[in-house]
Amino acid sequence: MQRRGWFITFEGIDGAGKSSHIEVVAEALRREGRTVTVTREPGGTPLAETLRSLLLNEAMDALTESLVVFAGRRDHLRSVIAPALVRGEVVLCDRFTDATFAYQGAGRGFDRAVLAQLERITQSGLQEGSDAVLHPHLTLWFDLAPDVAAARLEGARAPDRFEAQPVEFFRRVAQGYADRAAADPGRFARLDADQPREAVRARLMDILRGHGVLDAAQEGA
Ligand SMILES: Nc1ncnc2c1ncn2[C@@H]1O[C@H](COP(=O)(O)OP(=O)(O)O)[C@@H](O)[C@H]1O
Ligand SMILES: Cc1cn([C@H]2C[C@H](O)[C@@H](COP(=O)(O)OP(=O)(O)O)O2)c(=O)[nH]c1=O
Repeated sequence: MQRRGWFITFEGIDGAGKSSHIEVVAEALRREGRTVTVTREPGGTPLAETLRSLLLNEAMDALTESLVVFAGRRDHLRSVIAPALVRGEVVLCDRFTDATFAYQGAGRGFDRAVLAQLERITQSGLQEGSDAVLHPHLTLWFDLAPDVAAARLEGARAPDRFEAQPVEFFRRVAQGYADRAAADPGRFARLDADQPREAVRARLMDILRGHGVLDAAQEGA
């Protein structure tokens, strides 16, 4: 895919604080005149949102989970993400394929080589005449100890099928994210999420300025 827009993903275990910051980033970009699409996975299209509610509520094995998330992802990429990037927009996506490696791969123990094949198939063939695999340009990784995340979520919202997992599951998921970050350090930017919201936000803005997503001249955005 020809690089015109920015594809930025937000990742981390449940309760790490990703969702709290996406709109803040979107607003900062809009103030600079960028057109921003805020979306999420699982979900982002009517079909993928239907698959999301199945994934979060129905018991299924790890292969079925993986196929469901990649099926939704394919629809999301074709209908929303790839067209927005071709228009030169910024796409902010709450979770993407790193979550599949972390949750289905590390958390549920599913074969990561199979996930890598599904990733390649699902994320290519998005532009006629090109077999390029589309990956996020930047991944903001909210890194938080699983016990701190669990304490934040306690009583905050009704847990879904994943949030109801024991803290050991989230230790594996957190390690899954650390492995993905180590394998692709140029794409991942780590944030220490065990900080007050304002400190996390300031670090987020620094990263975005450092990568040229936000205008470096606009301090205090
Ligand atoms: N820096 C922070 N310090 C303390 N609590 C936070 C912080 N960021 C978010 N929270 C709270 O933690 C909970 C999970 O945050 P959320 O943004 O929904 O996380 P995620 O999207 O990563 O699951 C929410 O109740 C939110 O208000
Ligand atoms: C994208 C993705 C999410 N998930 C899980 C992680 C989350 O527990 C759940 C929903 O993600 P999320 O939208 O972050 O949940 P919430 O809105 O409750 O914060 O789906 C996977 O297991 N695999 C995936 O590929």
